[in-house]
Amino acid sequence: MATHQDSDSTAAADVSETENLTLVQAVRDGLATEMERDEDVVVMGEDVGKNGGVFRATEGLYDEFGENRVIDTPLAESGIVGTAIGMAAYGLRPVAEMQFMGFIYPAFDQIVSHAARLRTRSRGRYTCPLVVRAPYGGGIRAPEHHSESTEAMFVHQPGLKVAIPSTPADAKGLLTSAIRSPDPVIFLEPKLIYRAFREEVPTESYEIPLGEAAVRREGSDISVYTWGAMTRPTLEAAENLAGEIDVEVVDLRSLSPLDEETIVDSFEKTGRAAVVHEAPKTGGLGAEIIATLQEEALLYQEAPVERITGFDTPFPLYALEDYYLPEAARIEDGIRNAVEF
Ligand SMILES: Cc1ncc(C[n+]2csc(CCOP(=O)(O)OP(=O)(O)O)c2C)c(N)n1
Repeated sequence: MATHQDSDSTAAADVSETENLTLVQAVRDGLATEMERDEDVVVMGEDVGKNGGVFRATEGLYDEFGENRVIDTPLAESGIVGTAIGMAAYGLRPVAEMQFMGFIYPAFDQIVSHAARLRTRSRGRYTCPLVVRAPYGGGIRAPEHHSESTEAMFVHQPGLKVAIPSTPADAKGLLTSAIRSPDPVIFLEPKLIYRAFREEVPTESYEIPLGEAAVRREGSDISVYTWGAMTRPTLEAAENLAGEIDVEVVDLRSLSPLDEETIVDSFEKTGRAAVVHEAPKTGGLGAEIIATLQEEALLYQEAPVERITGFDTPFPLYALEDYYLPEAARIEDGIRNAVEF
């Protein structure tokens, strides 16, 4: 039986070739690059094969790698992840697609009760190098459970890693790290920005390590922590406030493990903070970030930390979606509150 070693971290040092890709194209590129490099990587899910996936994230992979490595499954998320866990334990590196994060719940038991615990349950004899990919978040006028952001549920489960890219280049690099991780990773793709913009993405294979946040904009007055699709309106708010308030924007990229060092370093510089997330406020990851600041940097704090979030309601239908999701104006108000305290 194959056992998994820790991932080799062969990040490409001098990358010269790039391609101008959207985020979803970068996900596809990340899958293809790893499948070429490692024949243990297999992709599975509803309509990922012949059809190329509901968002086209696996387009062409079936023709390139064949039906044994790009597997169309029944509509049964628990079965998809349960099968993938077995495949991972026995030496493969499955990447399972959930069509929408709202359909991950039938697989929640498999993820939490089995994937997350395999290493500790077997005292390290088995690991579970599984990636579960899911498009998530609002903003595309999708119905009900197609739009929510329940990342905090997975962050709360020890044994899982959770990554969320906000740019095409990050999507490829984080996905590569996720596939090479010896432990399960929930990889959440903000579908609002699947095709919102393009970026030069290295054609070679490269890793962006899980657990490293990115400071997207430097500033000295306030630290704003965000991730995924909220990174763009947060940067927009920061630009709108420039000249009045000097805003630092930290894109977490990895929600578990959290890059506490970057989070705290930024706060020690600014003394004020806001968190922006799509998910409801109560029990959201913003609360964890604030707790971290209290524990690690209380004496630097000059004002209450603002939470600019979705509301504590089920995700609304189309007409109210724009009110539910934080946008630049609401983020600016929150930042002002924290700075004017
Ligand atoms: C639990 C769950 N997972 C995924 C989906 C997304 N989904 C909506 S329709 C569909 C395809 C259904 O195909 P089929 O059962 O063959 O019915 P058809 O619509 O083709 O008649 C999928 C996967 C869903 N609605 N519910």
